[in-house]
Amino acid sequence: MSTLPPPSFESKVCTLVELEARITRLPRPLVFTNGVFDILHRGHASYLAQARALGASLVVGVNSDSSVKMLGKGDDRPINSESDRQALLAALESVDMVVLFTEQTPVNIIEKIRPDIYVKGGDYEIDALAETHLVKTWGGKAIAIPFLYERSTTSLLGKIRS
Ligand SMILES: Nc1ncnc2c1ncn2[C@@H]1O[C@H](COP(=O)(O)OP(=O)(O)OP(=O)(O)O)[C@@H](O)[C@H]1O
Ligand SMILES: O=P(O)(O)O[C@@H]1O[C@H]([C@H](O)CO)[C@@H](O)[C@H](O)[C@@H]1O
Repeated sequence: MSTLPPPSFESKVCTLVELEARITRLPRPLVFTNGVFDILHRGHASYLAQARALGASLVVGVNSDSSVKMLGKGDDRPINSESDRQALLAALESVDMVVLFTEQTPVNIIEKIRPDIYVKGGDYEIDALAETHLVKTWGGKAIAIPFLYERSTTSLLGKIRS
């Protein structure tokens, strides 16, 4: 019986050190976004496709399991492990690279890769974010993408549990 190689999308998951080495090969404008992406849903898929369409490549920063605990989403969160959340995002056509972060915010990654565009969903006041102020220091832009579909991990969990 032959052993199949791992799916090629797994290679999109990298460390910050690897990302810094690969970043010059990603076409610009470079878009960066971040989040927990605990139970992936249609809202996420649409959001990431729209984010990618704002530039020529998209890097996604994913909260580590320990950093999710800092966000107050609940003691039982995340439901999916950091490794699974990264792999699912990497499997999306719109996503070029996936990198984990362990801090409360992704500002360290942003400082290292200096994206041209920072994106969050319409659930955020984009001008109030530290990430926005940071990208503007090198002439980058920050863009909030309005929700096309009202979906959330929290509401999906509510349905499952009720
Ligand atoms: N329905 C949606 N449509 C568009 N963008 C979304 C939607 N839900 C979340 N986003 C965006 O996706 C990113 C990750 O969001 P997040 O993981 O918080 O999703 P969520 O489903 O709202 O999760 P939770 O219910 O745990 O807060 C964020 O940048 C957020 O703005
Ligand atoms: O999935 P979420 O909860 O939308 O992602 C969070 O976004 C925060 C945002 O960038 C404001 O700083 C971030 O700080 C947090 O770590 C999550 O990624």
